[in-house]
Formats: sequence, structure tokens, C-alpha cells
Amino acid sequence: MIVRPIAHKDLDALYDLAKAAGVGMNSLPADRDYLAQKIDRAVESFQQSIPREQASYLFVLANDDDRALGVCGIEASIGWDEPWYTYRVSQMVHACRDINIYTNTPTLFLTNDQIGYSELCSLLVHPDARGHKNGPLLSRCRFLFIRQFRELFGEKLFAEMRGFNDEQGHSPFWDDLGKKFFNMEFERIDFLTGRGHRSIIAELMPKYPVYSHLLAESARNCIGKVHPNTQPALEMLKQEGLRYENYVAIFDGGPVMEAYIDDLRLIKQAQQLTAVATDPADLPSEQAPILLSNQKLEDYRCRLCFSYRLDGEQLYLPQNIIDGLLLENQTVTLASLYAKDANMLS
Ligand SMILES: CC(C)(COP(=O)(O)OP(=O)(O)OC[C@H]1O[C@@H](n2cnc3c(N)ncnc32)[C@H](O)[C@@H]1OP(=O)(O)O)[C@@H](O)C(=O)NCCC(=O)NCCSC(=O)CCC(=O)O
Ligand SMILES: NC(=[NH2+])NCCC[C@H](N)C(=O)O
Repeated sequence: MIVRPIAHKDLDALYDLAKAAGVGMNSLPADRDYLAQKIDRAVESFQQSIPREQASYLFVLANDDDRALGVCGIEASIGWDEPWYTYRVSQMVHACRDINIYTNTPTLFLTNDQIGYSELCSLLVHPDARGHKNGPLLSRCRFLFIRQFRELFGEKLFAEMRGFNDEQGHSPFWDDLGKKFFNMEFERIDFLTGRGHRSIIAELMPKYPVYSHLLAESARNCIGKVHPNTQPALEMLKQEGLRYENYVAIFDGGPVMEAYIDDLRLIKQAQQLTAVATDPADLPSEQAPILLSNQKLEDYRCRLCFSYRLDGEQLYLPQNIIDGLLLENQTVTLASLYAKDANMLS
């Protein structure tokens, strides 16, 4: 499997992925025309023919037949064309010592606090291709890309995680809050937000702070909770240093994970080495997995490798791995896939 920038030829595969995504993955609506526009914007972004703030980088996980079995994205800078809304979960204390009253209720404040941040989004591996470290490759390949083209991204990074919705696609959070102001089912709202109507809907939702103890328990339980299929995506971002800082998605209450880009493990630890082609028989197999990438924008490539030898500034690799990475001057960017293996490379 190799990660590469999305291309126009991936439209059918992206449409199949979007159909398999389910409710709540609102950046991937199952709408062919809209997905075609998303691919156009991504292609222009890799060509650097649109302004930096509008850039949207989409990558696919391609198999040996070059078929896309997964997708992931980075929005360069959020909130310029239209506001980006989140709820901040703050504490409100009502207390009176004389009559021994003390209540502390989480309260949701509508904010635009993520303006100018970069966003990680659209992480999805086809159900048949999950496992085999495809998810970890696709989630983490984005950090090596950001490191390589650091000037294209913000100071901070966030990911709005898919919140909880049940098997029928109902979100208890939406049903008890947003739906009272915007009388539509969550599935429809999810589709419309993905089609670019996000801020219109947000602007019709409650603007005054919402005391969460006025919400039904089922809705309250969704605050900061992810969809079961999103748990692996959350786990990977936590492993890489993103944190929940008390912001949640306004539609389904899913947690917003965030970090300063320059603090992230892969940004700090990735290094550049010279790749040397070696007979696979001379390399140890089943090593701790490493992420390898080239340094190209339009021709970005990233993959995993389990068979290699590190010697000073040189990294010995099988020829086919080197070929697939389209390296320039044999320079390869390297980092361990897992934080726990980082020492092995230092
Ligand atoms: C998210 C992916 C792509 C992940 O792929 P896989 O399922 O193959 O990954 P995996 O290797 O099985 O799991 C990745 C890591 O999570 C751990 N893991 C798995 N299940 C877990 C659970 N229930 N609780 C805690 N940790 C768990 C694994 O041990 C592994 O860590 P170790 O390797 O250490 O063992 C997939 O599950 C998927 O397509 N999900 C449906 C779509 C979705 O909800 N996407 C996220 C939407 S939110 C979004 O897109 C924004 C976030 C973003 O862009 O990153
Ligand atoms: N709370 C949500 N449903 N967020 C949006 C879905 C997850 C993810 N951010 C995406 O790009 O699709």
C-alpha cells in the first residue's frame, strides 16, 4: 500500500468509500458531483494554483493496482471563506454559601475559536482493507507531509471527530438540541453540512450559552463522545499528541482534538536520510514499522516498511520500496510509525 495525492481517476473509488462511510462523516457526502469538486480542489491545491488558505489536500491509500482503498485529508486553514463553529464546554458555577448551594454545570458556548487552524479530516479506510496498519499509515502520513511543507499550514492543528449516532443514524445530541431550531433529521443535516451548508445551519442554531443539565441525559452523554467506528481514529491522534481541550462539534457533540503543530512527535522526530538499495535477503525482516516519504508536493508518496537497516545517515532498503517512493537524489524522510519505537531510530 502506498499513499499518494488524490487524482481525477479516483472519483469512482472515492464515491464507493463515501457510500461506505455511514452517517456522521460529513466531509465525505455520497454525492458524486460534490466529490468531483473536492477532487478538483485537491488537485489544484497540490499544484499550488489556489490561495494557501483555500487549499485542501486529499490523499488516497492505493493498492498494487493503484485502486484507492482509503482516504484522508488536511485543510490548510479553516474559517476564512465562512465561519467555523464549535461549542466550547465551559464550567458555570452557581453558588451561595449562606444557603449551602453549589452547582457546577458544563455550559456550551458557540465559538469560532479554530479560525486559522489547519484541520485533519476525512480519514476513512474501506471496511475490507482495515487492519494491516493501513489506518495508522493513512492517519500519520499527514504529519510527514505537514512537516515537509510546514509553511503551508497554521500554528495549530485540530480534528473534529465523528460524534455518536446510533444504528439508525440518529444523534441524541442533535435530536435534543439542534433539531429544535432546525427541524431536520441528523442524517439530512449531516449530508447538508458536508455539501457546504455548514455555516448556514450553524447560524440558525442556538447562539446563547446552553446549560448542559437542561439537555436530556442521552444528549449530555454524547458531549465529547466519538462514534464506535471512530475510536481507532481518536486513539491514533491521541498517540501522536493531540488533546481534547473542551471543544465539541455543534451538530453531534463529537470531540475536537487539537495541538500545536511544532509540538507533535512526528514533526519533531522525522529525519532525512540517504536511501541505499539492498538485496532484501540481506535485511532483517519484521522490524518495528517505519514511515517513509519523499519530499515532493505534487508527487508526494508515503508508505510503511518492515525490512530495513539504519547505519548512520544511510537507510538500507529493498529496491522496490525505493522505486515506489519516487525519491529525488535518494533522500528519504523517515520516522517510526509508533512513538514507542522512536528511540530505535535515534
Ligand atoms: C479510522 C480508521 C481509518 C482506522 O483504521 P483501522 O480500523 O484499520 O485501524 P486499526 O489499526 O485497527 O486501529 C488504529 C489504532 O487504534 C487502536 N484501536 C482500535 N480500536 C480501538 C478501540 N475501540 N479503543 C481504543 N483503541 C482502539 C488500535 O489498537 C490501533 O492502535 P495500534 O496501532 O497502536 O495498535 C477506520 O477505523 C475507519 O475507516 N473508520 C470509519 C471512519 C471514521 O470514523 N473515521 C474517522 C472520522 S473522524 C475524522 O476523520 C477526523 C480525524 C482524522 O482525520 O484523523
Ligand atoms: N462531528 C462530526 N460529525 N464531524 C465531522 C466528521 C468527522 C470528520 N471530521 C470528517 O472529516 O468527516
